[in-house]
Amino acid sequence: MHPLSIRAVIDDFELAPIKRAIVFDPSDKEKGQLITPQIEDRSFSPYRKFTYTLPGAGTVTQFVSNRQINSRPDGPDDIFQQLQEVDLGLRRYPLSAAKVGGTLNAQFAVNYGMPYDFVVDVDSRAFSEACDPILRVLGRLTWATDKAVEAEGEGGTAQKPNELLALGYFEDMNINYHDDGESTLGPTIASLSLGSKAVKTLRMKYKYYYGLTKNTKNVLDPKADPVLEGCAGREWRLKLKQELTNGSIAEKDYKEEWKKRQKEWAGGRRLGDPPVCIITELHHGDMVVMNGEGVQKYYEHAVALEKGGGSKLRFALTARHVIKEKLGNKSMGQAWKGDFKLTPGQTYDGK
Ligand SMILES: O=C(O)CCC(=O)C(=O)O
Repeated sequence: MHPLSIRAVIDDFELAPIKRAIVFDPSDKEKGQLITPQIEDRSFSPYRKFTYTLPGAGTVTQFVSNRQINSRPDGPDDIFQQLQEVDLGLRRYPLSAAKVGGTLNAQFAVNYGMPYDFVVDVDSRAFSEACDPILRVLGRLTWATDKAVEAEGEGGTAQKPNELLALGYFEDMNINYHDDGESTLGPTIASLSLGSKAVKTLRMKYKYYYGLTKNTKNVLDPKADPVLEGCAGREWRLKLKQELTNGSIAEKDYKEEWKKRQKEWAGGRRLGDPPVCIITELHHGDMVVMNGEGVQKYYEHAVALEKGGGSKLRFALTARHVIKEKLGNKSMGQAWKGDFKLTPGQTYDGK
């Protein structure tokens, strides 16, 4: 198979922009739940940086790329081409929790470095077996991870990625709502998009949005309900929780009040999906960093390619920090796969 050039999968207009427009109008009342990012053009120039803050949970930072960055030697255009010229080992894996045995994951996947079991049990290859473009991607994502964490300004240093999952998407493929909140993972997750444009959306999980379990039958334990900004009935929930905490009502009153609210909301039936709070286009060369344990615990994200055959090929390369000490016995034997040392040419300086 001949590799597709970047020009074959994205049009001239997409190749050209220096500053991409934000994809929604924040004054649009219909989209009132959308979070407006903080936009910064200088600090990481030539990248444009979008930061979305999810109060009580963390941040989502997007480093928006452009033609100047993408066309540099060994940059995103070259990596896109080179990833198609080597045998990356991409294949579709059976979903571990599939209703019908043998159902395959939608995307093609390969994992490098520390083992990472998500909805599919993907084999891991050592970084020592990885080709140069994969290690250059790791270099770029290590840069993005560091910069996004530093920007939070709490003096924290990022847990460096030691795992990289490559996903290949063809026309119309998508990845449904999920989180990357496996207990073996550190709090920072960085992805690089290559090739066709995709749209990423993020929303609060049902149980935290409504304060109810998914079948709407049970009320969350108040200690496990953070009553996040943007959740349904927030003021009422905060007040009730406060009354419980300061002892002005008993637990049974708390439950009673919730029962009434459950009835009022939906007569005990499942409510609608929580509204999307972040929507953003992922273009060729863009990097997105989700930072904070709460982003995975309280929110879920999905990524979809354009429908209708417009999208020909997209790679999403995601790097995480797998905590060696938290791996089970089965995986421990493979932990050495996470060791790597990038050469100066594989290390990224943000240009
Ligand atoms: O396709 C993407 O950009 C992200 C993929 C993703 O959500 C994941 O690897 O968990």
